[in-house]
Amino acid sequence: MEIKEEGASEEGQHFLPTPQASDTGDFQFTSIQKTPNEPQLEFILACKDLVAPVRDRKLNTLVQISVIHPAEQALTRYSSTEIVEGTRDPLFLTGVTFPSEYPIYEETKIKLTVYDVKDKSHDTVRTSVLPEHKDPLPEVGRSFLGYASFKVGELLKSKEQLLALSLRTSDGGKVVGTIEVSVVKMGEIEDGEADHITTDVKGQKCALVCECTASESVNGKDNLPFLNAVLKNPVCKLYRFPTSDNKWMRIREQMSESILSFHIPKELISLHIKEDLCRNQELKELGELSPHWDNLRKNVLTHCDQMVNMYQDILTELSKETGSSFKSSSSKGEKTLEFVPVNLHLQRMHVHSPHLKDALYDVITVGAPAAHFQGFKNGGLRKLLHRFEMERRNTGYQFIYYSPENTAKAKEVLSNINHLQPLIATHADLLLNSASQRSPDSLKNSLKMLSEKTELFVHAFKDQLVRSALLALYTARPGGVLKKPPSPKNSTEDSCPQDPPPPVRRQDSIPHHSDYDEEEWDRVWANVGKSLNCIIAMVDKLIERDGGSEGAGGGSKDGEKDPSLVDPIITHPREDWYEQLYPLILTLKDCMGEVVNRAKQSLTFVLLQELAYSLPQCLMLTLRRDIVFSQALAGLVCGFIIKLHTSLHDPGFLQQLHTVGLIVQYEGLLSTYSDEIGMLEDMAVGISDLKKVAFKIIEAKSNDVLPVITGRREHYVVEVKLPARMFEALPLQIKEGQLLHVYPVLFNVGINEQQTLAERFGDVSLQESINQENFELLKEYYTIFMEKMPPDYISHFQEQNDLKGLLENLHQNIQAKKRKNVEIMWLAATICRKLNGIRFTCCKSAKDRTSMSVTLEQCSILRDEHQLHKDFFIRALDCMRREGCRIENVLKNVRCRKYAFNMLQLMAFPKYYRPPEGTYGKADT
Ligand SMILES: O=P(O)(O)O[C@H]1[C@H](O)[C@@H](O)[C@H](O)[C@H](O)[C@@H]1OP(=O)(O)O
Repeated sequence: MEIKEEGASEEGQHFLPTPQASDTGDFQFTSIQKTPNEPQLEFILACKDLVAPVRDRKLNTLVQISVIHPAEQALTRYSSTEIVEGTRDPLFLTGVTFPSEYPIYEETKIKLTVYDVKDKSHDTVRTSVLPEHKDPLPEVGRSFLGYASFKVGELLKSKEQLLALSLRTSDGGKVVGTIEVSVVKMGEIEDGEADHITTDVKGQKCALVCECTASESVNGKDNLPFLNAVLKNPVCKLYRFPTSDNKWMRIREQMSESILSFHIPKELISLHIKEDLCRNQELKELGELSPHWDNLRKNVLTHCDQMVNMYQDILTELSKETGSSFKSSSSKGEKTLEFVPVNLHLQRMHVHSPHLKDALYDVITVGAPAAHFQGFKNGGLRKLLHRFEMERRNTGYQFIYYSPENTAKAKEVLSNINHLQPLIATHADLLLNSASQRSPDSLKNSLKMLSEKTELFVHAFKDQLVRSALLALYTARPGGVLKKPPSPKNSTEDSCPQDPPPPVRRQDSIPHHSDYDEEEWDRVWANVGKSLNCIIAMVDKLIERDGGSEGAGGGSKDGEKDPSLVDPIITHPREDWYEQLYPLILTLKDCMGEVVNRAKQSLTFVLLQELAYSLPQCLMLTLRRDIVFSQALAGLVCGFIIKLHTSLHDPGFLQQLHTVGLIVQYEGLLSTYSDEIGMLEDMAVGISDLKKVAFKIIEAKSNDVLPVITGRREHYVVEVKLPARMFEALPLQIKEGQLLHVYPVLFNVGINEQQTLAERFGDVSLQESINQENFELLKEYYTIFMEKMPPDYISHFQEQNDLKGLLENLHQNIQAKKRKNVEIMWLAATICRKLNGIRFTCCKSAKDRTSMSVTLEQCSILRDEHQLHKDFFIRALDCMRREGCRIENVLKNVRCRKYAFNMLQLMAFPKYYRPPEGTYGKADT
């Protein structure tokens, strides 16, 4: 077949999804034998005796790899190697990998084209996106040297799976050197039975060793199909780097999107709609109010209804995006995609090095959670919320001030009531059912459940807030006159002087009323407990009279019984159990109904106060916080699921998960200048809000493995599903549904030219306080970790890791207030990895600065943990930045293979954060 380059499609690995990939029409092709979920084919390249077009010219070469699918004639550019400078015998560190889902067959033809790069800074045009059906642009900055091609089957069947092919000029005539293609056979060759190709890398002899111990699963390969349900469109790259003892290590880089990018926001918006509809209904059911409050309520309802409509519209729009798994950086300002995180990816590095265990390093990369559509003119959440609270505290007369804690408490109690009331009613009916069957055991069990839930219910109202809210509502009813304007008064825990308060310390302004009978509530509330006691006493009696010797187990704790309710028990021996219990259950339900009614109304009145003050502003802040939280949550759930799947076989991890919880560390690269200040302020709140999230692992009952979220704004539970086989292997505590907590921490270090301006002329205090606050949180986590993990685990852990030293070092670096102190990020990330945590890296778009940072982190890990040869550190970094997953990330975001930096900007960057020449430049982002 003649090789013809037809409108060279975009270089990159955005191959067809599996169903299409195997659709080869009428043709029958030979599949490559493969290990499930392993790449189908991986090879590495080296050239020998290349002939320079001009005598004595030093060659700087790269190989471009293209694929010709057997059913087509067209050539698809697939990937490139890095540029190897100054040699006629280049040995390339960037290899080629075809992941399991790629449509490749023995008949597939691979074309290798060797170029001589004369000007690296111009060597990027080749990969800019071309309009469809247009000829490729001329190759600027490079010249063609020669090409060779082979069929995949030929390579696989060749002796030692190695081909040495002649490189020819475009007319197929002159031989200009040789190219060696060698299959990477990691995991197949037994230890010692190494396949050695001796070659010269910058004067060093390296043995291409494919020796490895049995390919031990580091990623729990069995879990992969399940993980693949949430990860999409993987991009895979392969490298080989020399170790300090001159052996090769193999590095696989993988980057995948996640459908959780859209799934989580949709789940969350549905929850918000439910929560807000319920609150609006409760506001409507608040009963009669005096004209002032009634007008306020009407106003609030109008706005809140509009808000719900808006959330519904956003949900409708998002629901149209079925199957989407990626929001590009260029869409970050789109209104309908506001809740969706920007450029969310799993960035994974799989290291296979001689003598060491295989290792996986995951970082979730995502744009800083921020409300781009709303803008940053007035700052971000951290500032806006603070300002809002201050103003609310210091104004008001028209409304009553409740602290954010009390408002949150009101929401919590309301949610508990809504949850417990129907539950108690169900248990009460079950008790009656047991009574009608006259079954003592079942009666005891039902009573136990009823008692437990009722106790929880009674407990929920213990708070002083309900009391003060009842009084406030009383005064807001028609005729309930406020004798004086609401004066600052505390709830139980907020005690502060009455008259006059310092402006910023104004506490809850809860009114008093002399005619109000405060004890009435106590009576109503206590009646629930009393009626439960009557039921317990009755059950005891019934069982006793039936001949049972034991009590009913749920007996009254304090022996207190309301005589008026208990008397009938004594006078009617051995009657029908149902008949005896029925009136008592009715009384319990009535008493409960009364409590619920009063408490709901009073607490809804508390919520009305928050909304009543500066209405549109309050709703806009809620919206902004919801947007930022949604982006942060999507990333967190993605990170949690990946961490869970990759660590399922690690008992230490599972124990840590349910006894301590997980640290989630965010590296921020935002500058504290201009708009990015607002982004950082949004991000700081969004990440801190993740504390409100707990995870629960449940058994998947169907093929639908997507996580489910329950809860409300102050508290969410994310249910993560695992197939029965995996679920069974979990510790009991997790299987029993114990909530698993996360501890989010954020460390930010601005690195770009804007940060230079902030440092010279602006203010870096935001970054400093975030780092200081989060250091305290990290330290707290470490303390809990040390306290809660078993002593033998801790002693082993301490032998391996000097966490104390690392924390101390981090602390000193934060205190040092050095400019662009990137050591902070490295230390925080190292601590997170050692603590088995979830790693995140974020900048505005998670595209350029993030790419520099994750590639640096990967190479630093290779150096520190896998003995990467020190002379190859920069080369490895350049390979990853030039041809690795992250340049593909840039491409998929802005349709241009260039990091959006210019020379001037890069001069301000810390040294190791600068990409190689030719990979950056002006890109229209
Ligand atoms: O991925 P980022 O680093 O946030 O991308 C920045 C880039 O750092 C900067 O140099 C460039 O001028 C753009 O502002 C990039 O952000 P975009 O969101 O425009 O891609």
